Amino acid sequence: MDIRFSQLQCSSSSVSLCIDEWQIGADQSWGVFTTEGDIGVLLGQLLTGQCLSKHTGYRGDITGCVAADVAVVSLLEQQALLEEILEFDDSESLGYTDPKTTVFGVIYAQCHDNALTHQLLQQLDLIHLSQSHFTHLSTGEGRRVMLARAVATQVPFLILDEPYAGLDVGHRQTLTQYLQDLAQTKQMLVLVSREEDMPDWIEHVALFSQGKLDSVMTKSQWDSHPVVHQLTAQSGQQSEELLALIRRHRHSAHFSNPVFQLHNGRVAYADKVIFSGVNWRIDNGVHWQVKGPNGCGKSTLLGLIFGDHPQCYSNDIDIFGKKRGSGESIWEIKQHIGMVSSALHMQYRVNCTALDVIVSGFYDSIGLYQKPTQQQVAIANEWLTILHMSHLSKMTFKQLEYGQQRLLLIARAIVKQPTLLILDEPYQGLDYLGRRLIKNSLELIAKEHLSQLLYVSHYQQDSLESIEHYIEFVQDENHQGYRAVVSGPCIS
Ligand SMILES: Nc1ncnc2c1ncn2[C@@H]1O[C@H](COP(=O)(O)OP(=O)(O)OP(=O)(O)O)[C@@H](O)[C@H]1O
Repeated sequence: MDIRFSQLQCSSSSVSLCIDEWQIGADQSWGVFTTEGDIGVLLGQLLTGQCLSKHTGYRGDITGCVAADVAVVSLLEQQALLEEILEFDDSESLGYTDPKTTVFGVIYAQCHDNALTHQLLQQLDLIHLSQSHFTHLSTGEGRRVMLARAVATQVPFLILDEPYAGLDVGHRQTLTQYLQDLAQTKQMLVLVSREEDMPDWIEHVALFSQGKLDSVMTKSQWDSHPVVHQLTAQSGQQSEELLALIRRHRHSAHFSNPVFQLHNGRVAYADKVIFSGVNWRIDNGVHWQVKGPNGCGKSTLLGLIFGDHPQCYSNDIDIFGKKRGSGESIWEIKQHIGMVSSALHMQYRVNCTALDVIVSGFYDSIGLYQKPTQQQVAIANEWLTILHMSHLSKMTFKQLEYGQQRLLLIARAIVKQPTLLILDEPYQGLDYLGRRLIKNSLELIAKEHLSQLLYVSHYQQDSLESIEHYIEFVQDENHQGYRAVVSGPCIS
């Protein structure tokens, strides 16, 4: 397709897109870097012809695009598919897995071709998961299925919005090679907000800022472009403002050691062992990073702490001075924990306003069901100001783009200054500036011990200086699952 945008202006309720002139030549694939603003969804809706129905429409021209020949892979699409399956699926209650909801079924539904489905399962390292229920997948596993599903449609043009988000190092490397091969037969727009995610094989780069096409360039021009250095400086000040807000409303409970302890932890589903023999003790003031490949059980382990994993009662756990299952209420535990994760993002399906999402952090609720105090509302409004989201305060959560939703959920987790702050891949869906802001802020929170961090990220670049303790899952030759290795100062 030879697509031309001319004098294009388009907006949804929360973001806008503006392109004076842009030509995506026939057979060209482009890298798209966005510094600020979530343009992937609008771009996808424009090119798949959904913009006229979902939004007020657009002004200007787009020529050369055949909407039916375009498929989109994005976090929002993944969330929509999960919701769709959860809504119509009775598998859990009927005690069997509906074939349409397995990894195989989800991909096969797009092509009705056994050979192609098997090929995609192979290429994207999904064979071992082919009979798994789509809603049970880990974040990285789900991302790979979404890509396989889009390729299975066999359309010639793909929009890949943050295709590397949630993938571990190994899968990011294989994906780069896979996309390079795919580019021989398909056109692609690969949208990234991390400079390191821009694939080397890309020849053309479009740079967007605040929804506007700023410039187009070759990949080698991009490699020496100063934008990333400029942005680094910009995000520093915002983080200081955020920290000042947190310091002003600081309050935290103190617990004696250990804050959390897991003895011989084990999680298994039917005959599939995820991990076993895990011993982990968290003492006051120590920040931890949880490491390991996609599917090793990082989120599962954090779910045992947070208390929303069904197997937390079959494990031997001490938390905040109580033995789990000793009659403590889940809310007693949760009031000391702030949580950000893809699972929580998925669960946050209520239609409350942006402001209420932040306030709901004071009550650990999904949605807001109590009348907040004036002080709580004032603090939440300060958060919105620092996040540059004040103008969106009355928008409902669902009206916002994925990255905006994610920023609110991060604010929701931090707002009550919890003892434990669990951040399970917190940056997913954030643009460059959003990610820098949150990372700088977490670094400062950790340094000043305003909360104790339990942190997961697959990117070396996301490492926080204040984290010196690691629990890493490694494959165990004796069991089928993983075991954990802990390391850090004073741990031998
Ligand atoms: N109900 C279930 N039945 C079977 N397997 C399950 C179920 N729930 C989760 N799993 C599997 O448990 C494994 C661990 O999932 P988890 O989300 O903890 O991984 P993770 O280490 O956080 O991965 P990622 O890096 O991709 O986020 C995955 O392979 C997932 O498919």
